[in-house]
Amino acid sequence: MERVAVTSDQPLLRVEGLTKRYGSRIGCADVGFDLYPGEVLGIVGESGSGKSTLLSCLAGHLRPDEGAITYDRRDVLAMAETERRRLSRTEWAYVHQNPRDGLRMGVSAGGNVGERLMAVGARHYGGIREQAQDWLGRVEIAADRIDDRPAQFSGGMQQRLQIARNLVTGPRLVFMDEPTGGLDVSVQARLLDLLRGLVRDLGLSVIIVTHDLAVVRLLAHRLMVMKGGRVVEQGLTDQVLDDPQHAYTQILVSSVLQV
Ligand SMILES: Nc1ncnc2c1ncn2[C@@H]1O[C@H](COP(=O)(O)OP(=O)(O)OP(=O)(O)O)[C@@H](O)[C@H]1O
Repeated sequence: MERVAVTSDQPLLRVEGLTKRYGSRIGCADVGFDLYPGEVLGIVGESGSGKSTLLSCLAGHLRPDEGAITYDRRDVLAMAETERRRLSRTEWAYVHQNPRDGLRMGVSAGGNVGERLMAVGARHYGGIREQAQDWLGRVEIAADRIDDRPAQFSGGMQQRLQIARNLVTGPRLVFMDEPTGGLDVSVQARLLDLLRGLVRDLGLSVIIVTHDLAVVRLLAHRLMVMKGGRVVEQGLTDQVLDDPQHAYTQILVSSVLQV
């Protein structure tokens, strides 16, 4: 992929020494990185390596035991809960692996997108419906499906709808947890293509957790490899995948090539 991220002097997100324990078990330990505007960071690792724990801590769903998270020069862990929730509704977005976790299944497709606009203050019904219509088009959902409920959609369509619902408010930072997991290979490819276009066009900063190296190869500028809760290697995606330095990354890469 094109490796031109929009650069800026200041990281949008700075993470330092982030640690989360579950009793005596390590969820993630001493994780640190900078994420710049327009940059996509992939986090890979085997099951249990700490990817979900880390993403949950970053997105504010879990409180880390140690460390610091600075977003746009603001100390996220010191923020009042109301302020963090406001960020989650406006400047941040979270795409779940299972679209059911990120959609309201009893509400129409248009409603799913429109209610996010209302949550950030939009009041004009005609304008909201028009923007919802526009976003459904951007995620390749036909205009005549606007009044259908997500349950009437295929898995791929549901995931595209979840993406529209998340992006309609114009977030700057998007957390994605295995967004292509559980989908057929051809559906995955189409979704990845769509995501890549949206990320580029909107200049989004993204943190994407996946166990699929093909996903990070296509989407991520930089890659972080986790094992046992710790970061064992990080760098430019092509560099890490083509010339892995850590023995664990070498196994991860070679096991995929053998498939
Ligand atoms: N709620 C919990 N209570 C206790 N231990 C947990 C909990 N959630 C995760 N862990 C442990 O923390 C470690 C990291 O798990 P985590 O789910 O973050 O890994 P992961 O890389 O996201 O795995 P997967 O790809 O399977 O989701 C594992 O040892 C796991 O058993």
